[in-house]
Amino acid sequence: MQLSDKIKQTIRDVRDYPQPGIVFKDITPILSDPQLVNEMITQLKTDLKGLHLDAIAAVEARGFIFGAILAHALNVPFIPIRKAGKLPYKTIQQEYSLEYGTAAIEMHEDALQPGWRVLVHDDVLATGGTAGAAANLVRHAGAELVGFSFIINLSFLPGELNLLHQFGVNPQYLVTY
Ligand SMILES: O=P(O)(O)OC[C@H]1O[C@H](OP(=O)(O)OP(=O)(O)O)[C@H](O)[C@@H]1O
Ligand SMILES: Nc1ncnc2[nH]cnc12
Repeated sequence: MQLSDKIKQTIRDVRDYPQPGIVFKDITPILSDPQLVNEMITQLKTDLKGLHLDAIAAVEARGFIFGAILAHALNVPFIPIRKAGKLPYKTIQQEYSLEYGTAAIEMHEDALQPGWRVLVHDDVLATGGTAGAAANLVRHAGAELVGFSFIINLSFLPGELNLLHQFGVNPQYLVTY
């Protein structure tokens, strides 16, 4: 069976969470399957090989899971981007809207070195609001945004087009709905 089919078989749809009308893609069953996680990391490493990354920035909370495993696997720094108020040192901040609300995220002001080639990783690409805000933080820090990677793309929402238009970078993902 293809990896994308295995992933889709394992993801659980939760209707009307966190709001009526949203079909929530729950990745926790994937995390209970270490063999599948291994295969996904192997695939992501292959997909990202040509980017010559200096760091991976990922968004709290679900983006941390594969973002951290991937950064470790590629032997590059992991840069946490957190919801506002959670990081202890001086931060830069970006507000954004997502499929079900608005929020603000932050990154430590010294987390990235100017000129670093940085990938933004998250679990789900929906409207692209979260990943776009993370990409803005990367650019404000003087680093180069060279890619977006996701586990899931929700293609009935405009996230992929939004990111391509705003940043000139084609998002990569393992499965699409
Ligand atoms: O493309 P968008 O419309 O921005 O939506 C995608 C974002 O929504 C979810 O995060 P959420 O804010 O629910 O946080 P969590 O990871 O802490 O659950 C998901 O993990 C992405 O970060
Ligand atoms: N439908 C969805 N499922 C899981 N995470 C999401 N983030 C934004 N939309 C989502």
